[in-house]
Amino acid sequence: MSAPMEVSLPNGSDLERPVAIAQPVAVACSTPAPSPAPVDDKILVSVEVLMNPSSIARVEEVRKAVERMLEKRSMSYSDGPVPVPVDDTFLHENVKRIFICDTDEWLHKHNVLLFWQVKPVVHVFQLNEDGPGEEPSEDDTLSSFNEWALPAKEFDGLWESLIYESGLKQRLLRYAASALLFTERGVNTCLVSWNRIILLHGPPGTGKTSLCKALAQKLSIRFNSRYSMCQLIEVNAHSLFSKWFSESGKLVAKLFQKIQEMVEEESNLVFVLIDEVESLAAARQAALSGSEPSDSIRVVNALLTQMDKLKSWPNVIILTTSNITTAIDIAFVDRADIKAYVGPPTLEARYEILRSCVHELLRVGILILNQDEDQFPLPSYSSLKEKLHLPGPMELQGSLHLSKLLFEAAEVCQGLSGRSLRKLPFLTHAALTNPSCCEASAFLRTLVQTARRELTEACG
Ligand SMILES: Nc1ncnc2c1ncn2[C@@H]1O[C@H](COP(=O)(O)OP(=O)(O)OP(=O)(O)O)[C@@H](O)[C@H]1O
Repeated sequence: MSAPMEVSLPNGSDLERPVAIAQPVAVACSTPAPSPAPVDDKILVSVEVLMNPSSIARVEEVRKAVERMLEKRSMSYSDGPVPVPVDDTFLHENVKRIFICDTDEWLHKHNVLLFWQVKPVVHVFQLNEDGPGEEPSEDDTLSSFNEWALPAKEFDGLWESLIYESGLKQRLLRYAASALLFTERGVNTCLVSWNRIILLHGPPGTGKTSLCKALAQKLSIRFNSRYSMCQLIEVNAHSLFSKWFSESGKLVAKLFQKIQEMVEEESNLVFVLIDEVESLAAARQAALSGSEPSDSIRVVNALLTQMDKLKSWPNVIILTTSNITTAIDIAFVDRADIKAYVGPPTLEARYEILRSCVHELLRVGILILNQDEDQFPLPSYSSLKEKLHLPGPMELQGSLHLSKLLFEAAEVCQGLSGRSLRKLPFLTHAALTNPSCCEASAFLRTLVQTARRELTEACG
């Protein structure tokens, strides 16, 4: 089992009440609504609508068309795609994907979410395809920061691909959304205090950096009616301080001048991501102990002061990650409201990560199914557990053999990070004797062996 994720925040129950802004699904009620509820009591469910890259339709029109389409359908709600109706020419021409989000927490508790219980909150967006803007360092080796206009094509699907125990992603999303709402409403900070600083810490490869980027992407979609522009600046703290400090000084100045320009425009929402934030503390320590040139202390302090100042801007969210799980000696991180431990994947997460990998290899035809294997898609972890406990006929149990193999692989992979798990199918494929035509069951058996080998190598 992985270490539990803890968010060092007061229980979020107050934040779970449905509110009038575009929030992820509200999980206010402890029992399902017994009958059609009045509008105000409905569960707000986010529906993300991705427009075609070439579409020039007005967002408002697309939103209304999707709302009309959803009203006509008597469907139950669960996370996943909703087919774009072929008979609706307008939607067909302009919409690439409609996706229902964040119902899993509700469904975990209540099993079903019916259309009359739901008020869909439709977010229409288009992806930015420009790619990252880089600020190269003087010696052109490592860039000191990258910049993306959000929502960016690179991060499409990233949120969904990250698998944690139930609730982690939703809690992060809710806290960030609440912080933005408090700012938006002008809550007096003398009376209620909060920060827009998030620290994710935990072992390497557990998806912290990806989660920060995915969170920024999600928020840029959910808040696009308030903020017309969203940017993510990824500061490479390590590269800032692994060079001569005189250069670092210039880089820091340049970086913050850029960020300052962005935040001054109040319709901009700016995310500043600082990876390996502990390297700032280490740099300061080195400067103080005299092992770095004398002007270095000024550079480190300048950066920390600038970060501190940034906090006061209402339209900035600072996202930080660290592989160090003990306290980090940096003032602005100290004041982070959200300090979430991101641990190695649980058995369920491992199964789901590997399941998504196998699905992908089946989708592209690298893996094939046997004739008697009608298991595409493979069952989710929860439905597999249910099926295995059912006293069903032997054939049914037999038809589950693929998912049982997958389950076994997930068990063997205890101790591997999410990053290693996502690499495992590739390593497995490379280890196959006949990689050109691979049956899923043979692949999964090799996957178990490859996982064992990886674990042995990792343990040295
Ligand atoms: N829980 C997870 N679910 C799905 N994929 C995961 C998970 N954890 C890690 N990954 C995969 O590993 C990749 C690398 O993760 P990432 O670099 O964000 O981790 P990190 O914790 O920031 O690592 P580091 O501390 O070494 O920088 C992710 O892009 C993702 O593909």
